[in-house]
Amino acid sequence: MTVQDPLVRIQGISKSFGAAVALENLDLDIARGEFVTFLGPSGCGKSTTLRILGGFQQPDRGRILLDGEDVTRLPPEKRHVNMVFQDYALFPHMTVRQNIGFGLELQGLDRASIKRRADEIMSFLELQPFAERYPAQLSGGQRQRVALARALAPDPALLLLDEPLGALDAKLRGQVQQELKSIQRRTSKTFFFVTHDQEEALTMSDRIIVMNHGRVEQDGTPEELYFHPATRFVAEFIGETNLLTGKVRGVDSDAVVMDWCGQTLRGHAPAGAPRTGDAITASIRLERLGFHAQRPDTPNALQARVVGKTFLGSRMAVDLEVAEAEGARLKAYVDTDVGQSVGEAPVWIGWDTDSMAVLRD
Ligand SMILES: Nc1ncnc2c1ncn2[C@@H]1O[C@H](COP(=O)(O)OP(=O)(O)OP(=O)(O)O)[C@@H](O)[C@H]1O
Repeated sequence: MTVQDPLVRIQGISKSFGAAVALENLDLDIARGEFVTFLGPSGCGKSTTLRILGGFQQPDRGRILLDGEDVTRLPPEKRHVNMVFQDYALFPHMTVRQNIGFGLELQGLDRASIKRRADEIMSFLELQPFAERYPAQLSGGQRQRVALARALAPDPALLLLDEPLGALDAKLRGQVQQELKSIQRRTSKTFFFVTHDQEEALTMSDRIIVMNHGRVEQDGTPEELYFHPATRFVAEFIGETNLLTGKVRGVDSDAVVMDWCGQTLRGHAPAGAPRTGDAITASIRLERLGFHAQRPDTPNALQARVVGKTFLGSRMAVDLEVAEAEGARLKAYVDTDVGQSVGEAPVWIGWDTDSMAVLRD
């Protein structure tokens, strides 16, 4: 992704630990004020990138530019960067106010300035009622907010967040996600967030970088990654999907025409479109399959029988067997009333070209 006037430039960063390659030639620009999420499975290199950005680890090769300055060899305290850890790392023997003031003291600020800045940030994050409490006297969500306040107090250019919501239960997590996103918007700070939770990444980010084995698998907005995954890895890692394996029949200006189990389908073409005869895989999200009583006026339409239904509350998961195509199965999410109304008789399924992403693999 091209970024104008980036705050952070990661250039050709590689890092190995013995035989284990953590990062391989990583290039990435991050814009000012962007909420960027590094997403990927365990061991893909997320934390290594974060530690290199923070100055806690040195890369084997490459450099990091922050606001145009090469900071690769600078220690953490000399960078305009701060970090929020998963376990918050709050000092248990210090009050909320003292925890927040700690970084400011290290910066050498005088007492009056520390008090002013701590009050300002506590008021901003609605922490004043807890100012004199100790971490043990706070809920998980409140502790998280104190950790964030402490990291934001010295006004860093870049904030690194290492799975900061990992310790929260599911309900609180959703709430804190919204809160964190809103704080990021209001401060216009650049957030570099690391998670292995795809839902969290989709909810919060302006941009997601999907990592796999130390390399960037895809870089884009949440919508781009969800609806137009570039690879099978991204299609499967983010959300649920149907993967259709077939052959290219032809390529025109806006679509790849493919054969799947004797059906002709049209999908969104990836960069560097495949050639006629190539074996390919396409991804279609479950909720993008529409049900119709008659043949729909869509580029992709086929008849199918419902062979299974699962009630999920507001929607149903429906298993489909495509008529006249043995072994061709699809799964769809439909509104519960639609799911309940379909019976034994074949139904028409339709979707448009843009909903089906032809993958690069
Ligand atoms: N200090 C270290 N010593 C040896 N190997 C390491 C070290 N740190 C990371 N690695 C290895 O480098 C690779 C990337 O690790 P990293 O911690 O960056 O992954 P991650 O994506 O953050 O994973 P997780 O989600 O589990 O934290 C892994 O194979 C890991 O085992």
